[in-house]
Amino acid sequence: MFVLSSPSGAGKTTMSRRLIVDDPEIVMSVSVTTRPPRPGEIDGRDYHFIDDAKFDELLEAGELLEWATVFGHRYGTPREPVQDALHAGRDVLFDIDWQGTQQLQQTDAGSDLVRVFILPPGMGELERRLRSRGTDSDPVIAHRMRRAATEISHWGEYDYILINDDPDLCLGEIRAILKAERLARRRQIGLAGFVRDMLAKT
Ligand SMILES: Nc1nc2c(ncn2[C@@H]2O[C@H](COP(=O)(O)OP(=O)(O)O)[C@@H](O)[C@H]2O)c(=O)[nH]1
Ligand SMILES: Nc1ncnc2c1ncn2[C@@H]1O[C@H](COP(=O)(O)OP(=O)(O)O)[C@@H](O)[C@H]1O
Repeated sequence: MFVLSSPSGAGKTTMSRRLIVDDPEIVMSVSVTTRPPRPGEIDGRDYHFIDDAKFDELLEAGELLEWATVFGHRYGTPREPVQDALHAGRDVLFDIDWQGTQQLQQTDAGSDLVRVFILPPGMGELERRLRSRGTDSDPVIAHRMRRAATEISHWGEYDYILINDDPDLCLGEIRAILKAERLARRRQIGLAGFVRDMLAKT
């Protein structure tokens, strides 16, 4: 389970999209949200856009692996697609906030979590990016900027911290983390058998 968190506008959606395009081993967890779609967002790709009643229903049925209220809307991770992907031996990428990351840490698979926090190069640049995205009104941008310091204050709960200045560099760093974590001894299932067989043939 590979988590990317950041203050709004630091670039985690951009990084996630680029990462999954050319890495078939990792699948994106598509969250449900009660937030209305932004221009250009596609239902089922960016989010599953649902209303409050449907969110309550999913919560009561225990179908969310984690959930949180962010910027006045509720967001949650559907449990089943994540479990299916993990059982199939695939990695799962989550674009979720610090509250969701803490909840994933407490699940059975918590020890398998890799947590990456993306910082912007500066607060002025963060606001410029939110404006350049062109998807949010001035009050929404102001709200996200007010919340940014709270989000950033949770950086110490993450395993890796990246500064997203040059996007290509940042993506390269994310790929490097993923590669190294995949090579970790505890994740190389079947390695003991491979070594035993190899030595038996000598
Ligand atoms: N806990 C949790 N947070 C989520 C989930 N989906 C998205 N978020 C977070 O909600 C925040 C707002 O997301 P969004 O409205 O897409 O705005 P953006 O961060 O500016 O792209 C971001 O910090 C996301 O990482 C989820 O399923 N669970
Ligand atoms: N390294 C970067 N340099 C300049 N602009 C960037 C960079 N990374 C992302 N952006 C732009 O900043 C805006 C916010 O990025 P986005 O991925 O939507 O952030 P988040 O998902 O963290 O809210 C987008 O317009 C995106 O194209």
